[in-house]
Amino acid sequence: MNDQTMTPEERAANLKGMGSSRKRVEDVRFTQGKGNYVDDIKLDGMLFGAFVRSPYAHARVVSVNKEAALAVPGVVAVLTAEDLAPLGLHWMPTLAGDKQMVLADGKVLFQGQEVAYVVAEDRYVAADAVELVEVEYEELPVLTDPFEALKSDVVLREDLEGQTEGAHGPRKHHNHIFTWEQGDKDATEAVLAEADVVAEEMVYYHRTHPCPLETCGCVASMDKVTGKLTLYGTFQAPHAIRTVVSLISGLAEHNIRVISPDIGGGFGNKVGAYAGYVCSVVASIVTGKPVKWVENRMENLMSTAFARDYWMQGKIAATKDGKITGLWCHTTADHGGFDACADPTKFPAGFMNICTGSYDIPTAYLAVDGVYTNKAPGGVAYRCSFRVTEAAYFIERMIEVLAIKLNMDAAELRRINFIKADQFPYQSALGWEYDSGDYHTAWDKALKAVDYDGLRAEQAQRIEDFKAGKTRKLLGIGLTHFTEIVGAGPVKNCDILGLGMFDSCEIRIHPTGSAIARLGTISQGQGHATTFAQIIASEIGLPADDITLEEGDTDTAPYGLGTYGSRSTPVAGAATAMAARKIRAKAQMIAAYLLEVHDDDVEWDVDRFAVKGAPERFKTMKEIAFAAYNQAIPGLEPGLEAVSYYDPPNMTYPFGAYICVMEIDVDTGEWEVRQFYALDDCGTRINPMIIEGQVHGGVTEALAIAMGQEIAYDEMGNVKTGTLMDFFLPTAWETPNYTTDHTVTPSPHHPIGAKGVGESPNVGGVPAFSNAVHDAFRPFGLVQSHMPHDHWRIWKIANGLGMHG
Ligand code: PCD
Ligand SMILES: [Cu+]
Repeated sequence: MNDQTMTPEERAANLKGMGSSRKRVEDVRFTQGKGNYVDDIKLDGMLFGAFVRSPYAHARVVSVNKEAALAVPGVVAVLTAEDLAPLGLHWMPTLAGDKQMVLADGKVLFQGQEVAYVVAEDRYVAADAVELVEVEYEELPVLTDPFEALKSDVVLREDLEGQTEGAHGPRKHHNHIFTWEQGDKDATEAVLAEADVVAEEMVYYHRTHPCPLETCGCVASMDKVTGKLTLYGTFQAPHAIRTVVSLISGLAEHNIRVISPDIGGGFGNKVGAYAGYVCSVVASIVTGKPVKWVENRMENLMSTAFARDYWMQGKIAATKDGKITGLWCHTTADHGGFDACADPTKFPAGFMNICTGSYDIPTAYLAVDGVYTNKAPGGVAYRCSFRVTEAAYFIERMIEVLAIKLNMDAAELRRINFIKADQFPYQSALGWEYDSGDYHTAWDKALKAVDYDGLRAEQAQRIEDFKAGKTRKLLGIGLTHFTEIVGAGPVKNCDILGLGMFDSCEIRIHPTGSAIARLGTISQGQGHATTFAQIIASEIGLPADDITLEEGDTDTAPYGLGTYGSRSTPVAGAATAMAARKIRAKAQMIAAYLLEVHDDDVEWDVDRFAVKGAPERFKTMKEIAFAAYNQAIPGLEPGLEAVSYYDPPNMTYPFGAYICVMEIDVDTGEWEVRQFYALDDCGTRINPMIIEGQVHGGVTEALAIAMGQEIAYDEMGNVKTGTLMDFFLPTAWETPNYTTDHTVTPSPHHPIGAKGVGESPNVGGVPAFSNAVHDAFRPFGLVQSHMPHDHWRIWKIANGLGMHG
């Protein structure tokens, strides 16, 4: 068959464009061990850097003695804060408007904090020398509880002493960072005072960590001859890193080239800047040699960005029939020793104000207090946009708690409070405009798919049997309907360090009709090389297989804010479609010229422009591409390329309905997920297979978080979960089977109607698992208990309810 005889549908299928489950093109490399990660980069004369870290969570650093370390053959340098101070690099700005020590300056504030940086000829020598650096500490009282920290006389941040204004307004106490308020406090309190029913609960979302398979690292290479610094690293935002490095080092931005090579998972962990980057750059400038720094697993878990640690006190008000009238939330946010949260500047608690969820709640109020403690800094998304999983967990727990209070079925309570399809665009009480949604359709589809009524009947029977002594296993049905907010973001209200959160795509069509596209984002496993080529294929009619995609090199890619917060599809995906449309507009003029008709007399048909009313007269995109390079077309420049910088008018609001069916053994606390159903609506679907993979990965991380994963500290501030022996990372053994499903409610403002999906499964998954545990014990009186629901904690619930005899 050729172009003449194929139907439009056949021609479209050939393109492998949007909607096609095209196989991931990047996997050919990865499955053959041909990936190129930071640790694969080996440069001539490369040195290695390693950190001396504090064993104490809070201590004064009395002295650092480098002598023994420097005497080890192969050790090139040992850097301390004193060495960095003359360069002004012993502290660095954080993404949240705070500053953070690069190397301990007088004291340490968390276990694992960087104290000195050893540079040596190889990694082993560096590790040996780390052991020989003698640091004298004087222990200080440790604060690991944010509520205690707000009452304590102990001043954690002596550098801020007496400073009553922070980056986000007044500070109430020397360990207080900010208060962030949204919504109407007085109106909400009035609604609570008059309500038929008010449910109140403390919902804790524990501290955890993204723990990507590849830890964080970089290679800094300063070429003293050209004056050019090349910085390879595991960066989720390479351009932002380039700008930050330029601003803090004083090197001109055009002399810095940042390259994110292949990344082995990011999950938010690789958004911010770490001491290792600064020290490696300094060491390379000082020694004139490339310097590599790669964390080990313990360092990654102990010192790089944590996630969550939100104590959310909630009150939810409703009428007797279950119509929600108001929501109140006060959150105490444990930020650790420095405020290094990765959120857009104006949102110190991220998009936590999406906590009214999928429900039409007329009145609401949210306040968040950020607090310093002796824990590692961070506060990254870990697969949930900015504090969206916290918000979704909060509201989905509050709904369950309210259902208990009303003695109502939790599925029905949700249904009567959903925002209705005809209410979109919907203005929420806490300030967001939800772009589109159809929650009732998704919910009914989900309940039907799992036979919800049948499950409840089975559960009722199980309770009978349990009471009759016939079984020791309970059945829990965990429900969740979540609304995400992704795609930061409109430049008017979203920036990071003053950089507006637009994104970009540049497409260059080659004469023979193939192309290269470059984006300001960076894949960490999401499959951008596969999916973004699909958008271009559908927009301009060239096969996806003929389109190369490149990200992560700031010397070639257009400026963009990177990949996190599921923003690539909503923002860079939109830029991709817009750039492609610019190309198509020029192609239309070329086609009209070639076909000797007016521009308006040709129309687009899958992969070609055809003369209106005469479809047999056409020019394919391939022909047009060639013409762009070999014909002198009056009034048109040669070539065929375009760039788009896209500032989205709004965020996108993906949503979903998740249901988890869990069996729980009351005697051992063991759990087993019998069924997990995930319905996602991410608007127009680019690649259904990749979406399914994203959902599998995200729900597995949700399972980890809800059922065991935790960064736990003892009272001394020691990290108790610094290895994968203690930090739960699910394997194929623990991971259940998932059933995925979807509805499609396109985003009205996105050029192709797509919303993000990468984070949704974590946002929806965590409450689904947790609600399943709670639901199993609901008939026996459980209202609220804290995650992670490991076997021990579940056993304790059963024990506390008197179920052990
Ligand atoms: N509608 C639609 C949407 C989407 N998609 C697809 O899917 C994916 C995803 O997307 P999104 O949602 O847009 O996202 P992004 O931006 O791209 O990414 C990001 C995300 O992503 C996720 N996923 C993943 N995967 C992998 N493999 N790895 C990784 O690392 C990761 N990470 C995670 C996270 S965490 Mo953050 O950072 O926390 O904030 S955020 C995040 C891509 O490929 C795309 O294209 C499709 O197809 N369709
Ligand atoms: Cu988050």
